This record gives sequence, structure tokens and C-alpha cells, in this order.
Amino acid sequence: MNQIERLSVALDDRRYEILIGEELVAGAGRHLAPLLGDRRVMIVTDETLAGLHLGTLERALEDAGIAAEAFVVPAGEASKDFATLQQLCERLLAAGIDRRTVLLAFGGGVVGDLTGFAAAILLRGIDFVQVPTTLLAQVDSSVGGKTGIDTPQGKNLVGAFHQPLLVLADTGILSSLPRREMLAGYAEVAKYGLLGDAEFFHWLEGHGHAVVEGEPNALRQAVLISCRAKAAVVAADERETGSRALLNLGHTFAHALETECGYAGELLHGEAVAIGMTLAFELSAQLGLCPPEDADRVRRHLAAVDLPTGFERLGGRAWNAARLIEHMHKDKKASGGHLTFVLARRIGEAFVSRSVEEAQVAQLLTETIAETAPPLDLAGE
Ligand SMILES: NC(=O)c1ccc[n+]([C@@H]2O[C@H](COP(=O)([O-])OP(=O)(O)OC[C@H]3O[C@@H](n4cnc5c(N)ncnc54)[C@H](O)[C@@H]3O)[C@@H](O)[C@H]2O)c1
Ligand SMILES: O=C(O)C(=O)C[C@@H](O)[C@H](O)[C@H](O)COP(=O)(O)O
Ligand SMILES: [Zn+2]
Repeated sequence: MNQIERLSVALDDRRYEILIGEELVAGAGRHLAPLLGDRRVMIVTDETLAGLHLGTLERALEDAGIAAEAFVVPAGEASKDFATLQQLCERLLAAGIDRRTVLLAFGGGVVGDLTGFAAAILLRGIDFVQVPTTLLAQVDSSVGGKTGIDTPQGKNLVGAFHQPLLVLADTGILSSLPRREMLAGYAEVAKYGLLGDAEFFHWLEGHGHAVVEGEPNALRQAVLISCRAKAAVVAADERETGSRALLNLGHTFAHALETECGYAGELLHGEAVAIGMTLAFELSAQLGLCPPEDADRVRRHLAAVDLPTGFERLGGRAWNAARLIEHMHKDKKASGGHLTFVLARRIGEAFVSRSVEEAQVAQLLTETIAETAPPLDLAGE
């Protein structure tokens, strides 16, 4: 099916479109030419995309008369760092970009966050376009303008809000995405149901496997509903002064886990979010805020599609609740010594809380580590 869905992200002072369809990379020139005119395009992508799909994008731009050059960074979370940002900025400056140059992020959330941040700071801000190629990037990171990099102190601690000119989400390109990455993106899809749309979560309980298998109709529906939800939240609170923080469901736990793992690929962001959302519902249930059956339902569904819900797959290190809580204190949303959590009253009704007792979090983490983390094999030490 070649139908294109169009959504709009309406901000206070401007709006941009999200296009969702199956052949948008091959047809990128048609959508970009009217927007960009004769502006020069610098494609930023990673090594995997360069090997698989960059040629298709380059031909599409060339056919539309758009002058483009490509800049390739290593694939994976480790590229969302100062060193890669510096190299990218220096290469783009050496290539002679000016304020009319447009960056085009062609890749997953890593390329999108990195390119968006480079666009935010180069020449004090130039335009960029998002062409997301992972499920996670199509349903989440390409929309909303959060850009940035990780630091050893924590996830996304250096960054800027910088909105793209356009998002082109080609669901067809997901056919080459490895299953593990598809699942990681699915965690952020499920997040929209869990935070504000119980009906969508119910739909996912029936169609989640089809989404993860890449069945075209299920996938399109999941991307569409997710982008619609994200666009609405961002339009209501672009700079996260209030309700946008709901998009952080599971992320206080997730970011602490990712920081502890060192962004090395052992734990993907979406996998961390799946564990984090399970813990956020469990915490809500333990605090008497949410029915325990809802917390069980969340865990069951995430496990049923094969996402992690505890520390089972995170062997080889001595997990420590206090250390994870230390990481949480460095999160952007912690303030005045208080941790921030997105909790739930039920599936589809999340809220932001700054009043969770640290001891309660420590107890939940300690129990979960004891119950699910593989024992440390000390034999080889
Ligand atoms: N800015 C935001 O609002 C926001 C939202 C959610 C997540 N994020 C960030 O996004 C990042 C994670 O993004 P991600 O999950 O897309 O990871 P990613 O960008 O590392 O991509 C995952 C892997 O898939 C490969 N890949 C990408 N597209 C492919 C395709 N079509 N076929 C085959 N392989 C392909 C990549 O090369 C990479 O190895 C994290 O850093 C996270 O913090 C940001
Ligand atoms: O867009 C948002 O807002 C989100 O919180 C989306 C999250 O899925 C994403 O991981 C985001 O990068 C987290 O933001 P942060 O501000 O907590 O770093
Ligand atoms: Zn996320």
C-alpha cells in the first residue's frame, strides 16, 4: 500500500509535518524539493544505513535536483558522545556549510539525536530534517525536537530543543531492522498506551506480535497512533515544563540502567524502557496507587513480545540499588534532591510524582535484582 498519512506538530510559533508511508525514502526528493528549494543538504547517517539504504536516498535527492553529501558515523549508542559530535561538527564546517545548509538525519534515534544537536549548535542553529529508519525513531525520537548526547554522568545530559523541518517515516525501511531493534522500538510504542491510551494498549495486546513481525498494516497503525500521541503531547508542552514529562514513563529507571551499562550495546534504550515501565507500574502498585493486576498485565504483555521486564539478561555485573539511585539523582528531572517518577493510576493513566520515598525505590530495586539478576559467576576471577 502506498498511501501516505500526514500528521502535523503544531507549536506556538510554527508547525511541521510527519509523513508516514512505505516508500518515503525512495520518494524523499518529491517531499523535500518543495520545502528546501536549492538549499544544500548534508546527510548524516551511520555505517549500517550507509551499507543498506544510503544509495536509495542519495539517488532520490539527486533525481529531485537536490545537492547532497553524506557524513557517516559509527553505528550504535556510543556515537551519541562528545567525541563524535566534535568530529561531525568539524567535518561539516570543513565542508563549508552555511546558514542555509540543511542537515538530514538518516538513521535511528542515535543519528537523529546527534544530528539534531549538531544542527542546534552549528552556526548557532541551522535547519534539519528527520528521516528515521528504526521503529523507535519513527514513533518517538524523530518527533518533538529533543536532541543531545550522553555523558558518563548520565543519558542525554547535554542537548537542546531543536525541532526538525519535516519528518519522513518510511515504514517499509523497517524490513531490514534486526528483531532486537524492532522490539526496542516497540517498548516506546507500548509506552503511549500505558501513559494515556488504555484502548491502544488493549489493541497492542492483540496486535503487538504483528507489529513486531513488521506486518505492514499493524506497523502503520502503531506508528500512526504513536506519532499522533507524541505530536499532541509536544504541541501542548514543547519544552517539558509540565505534561511532556509523561513521555518519560519508565525512563527514570531506564536512564539509570543505561548509565550503569555504559551505553555499550549490552542494553538498548528501548529494552531499558521496557524494564523501567515494568518497574514504574510495580512501584505504583506497591504504593497503592495502581491495581496490582494492571502492573501484572504490563509485565505479561512486555514479556509476551519478548522484551525484558527485569535484570534477567543483564548478567556479568553486581547490580546495586544504591548506585542506580545515585544515577537517578543526576537525571535532568531530579531537582532539589527529589527524584521524579512517572507513576500510574491504571493502564492509560500516568502522572508525574516527585514525592516517592527513596527507600521504597531502593526496596523495589533490591527485590527485583535479587529475584531476576543472574548470579555473578566468580569462578573466573
Ligand atoms: N529525542 C528523543 O525524543 C528520543 C526518544 C526516544 C529515544 N531517543 C534516543 O534514541 C536512541 C535510540 O535510538 P534507536 O533505538 O533508533 O537506536 P540506533 O539509532 O542505535 O539504531 C539501532 C541500530 O539499528 C541500525 N539501523 C537503523 N535503521 C536500520 C534499518 N532500517 N535497517 C537495519 N538496521 C538499521 C542502526 O545502525 C543501529 O545499529 C537512544 O539514544 C535514545 O536515548 C531519543
Ligand atoms: O520526547 C520526550 O519528551 C521523551 O521523553 C521521549 C523519551 O522516549 C526519550 O527517551 C527522551 O530522549 C528522554 O528525554 P530526557 O529529557 O529524559 O532525556
Ligand atoms: Zn525513550
